[in-house]
Amino acid sequence: MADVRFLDATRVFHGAWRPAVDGVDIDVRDGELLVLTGPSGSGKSTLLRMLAGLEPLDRGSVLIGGKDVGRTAPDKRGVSMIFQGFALFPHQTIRENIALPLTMRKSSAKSAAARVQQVAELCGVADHLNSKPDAVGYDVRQRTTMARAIVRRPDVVCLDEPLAGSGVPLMMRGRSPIAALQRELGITTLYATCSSVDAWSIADRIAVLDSGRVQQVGAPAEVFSKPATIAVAQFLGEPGMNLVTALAEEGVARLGGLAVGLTPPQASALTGNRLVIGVRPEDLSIGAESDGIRATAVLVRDTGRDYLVTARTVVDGEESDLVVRHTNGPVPVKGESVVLGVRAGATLHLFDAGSGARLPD
Ligand SMILES: Nc1ncnc2c1ncn2[C@@H]1O[C@H](COP(=O)(O)OP(=O)(O)OP(=O)(O)O)[C@@H](O)[C@H]1O
Repeated sequence: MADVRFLDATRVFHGAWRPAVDGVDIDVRDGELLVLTGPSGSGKSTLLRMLAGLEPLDRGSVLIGGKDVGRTAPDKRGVSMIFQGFALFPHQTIRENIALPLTMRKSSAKSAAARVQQVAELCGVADHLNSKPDAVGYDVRQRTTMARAIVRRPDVVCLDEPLAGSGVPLMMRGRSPIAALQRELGITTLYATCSSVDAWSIADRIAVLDSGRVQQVGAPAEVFSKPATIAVAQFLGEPGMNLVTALAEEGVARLGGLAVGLTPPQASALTGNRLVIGVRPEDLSIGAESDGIRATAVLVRDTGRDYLVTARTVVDGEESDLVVRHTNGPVPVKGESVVLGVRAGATLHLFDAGSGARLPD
């Protein structure tokens, strides 16, 4: 077991116009499940590969258990890396799949068999050792993935999009046994995923990357409730946060009929005269408030539990679409005029339009 530190970790691919991983500083605690998330191409896989020693660093360092591993060969780092999908070989049994990292290292057959049995029991797949992956459920396949990841007693496990292409329905991902097993085993784990739903449901903490840079690191609830940048606000949540650019004049920005007053620290943190106002779909309501945001319903989608209403409004002469999660009251029809209000107690998220950074609360 070990903690992991990235210090100014940077990787620039040959011919690239910007670093794939750009000055990343992240501390991963011993035994923690840290989910690296962010859009495709944000640098998650490259960062994991740098930790595993499969990709060099152009600047900065990576420490495992306090030791700089820059000059340590990949197989001596104590990092186990699981690539996209379950990456289980379909023609091999669960036993052979788990044993693979040992057979590749030419461990003795006897000690390998004993170790496979041990981790299979630990991971709850001992009853399936003679089955092929296709013959078992997704739960067993994920447990097998984890068993294979820990069979060589690594200090750190890296999982790169383990659920991608696995056919695991989105709604079942929160119950991923990978996360439950990780907690039981207490092994330091970095888990990369493009899915904010996966990140939200399994992480101890999440680190959001965008264009190779760390945008924010924190507990999922903390990052969701106080996104540090526009990129984080956009990325987390399903559907994502509504973001509308508005002009700040004399300490007030207007979102339709809604006046948003800026505190002095917020006003002085602005780098220009524009800010971005963020409001989550669940924080908007469709009502009759006269001082709300006048809009026209352009799309109404029945989710089965509620309605997602897309309403078009004009802010500072520009059209903006706002999505409202509508839970009760009459459902507007396409083309109907509506007035949107911000629910009592809801948070408006304010960002500087120039830098993308959150304004002080
Ligand atoms: N071997 C490589 N050579 C050149 N560019 C690369 C290489 N690997 C990755 N990149 C680029 O580096 C950037 C980061 O890619 P990376 O795969 O790390 O992102 P990611 O967040 O893991 O994306 P995804 O979720 O799609 O895998 C991208 O712009 C990608 O095109």
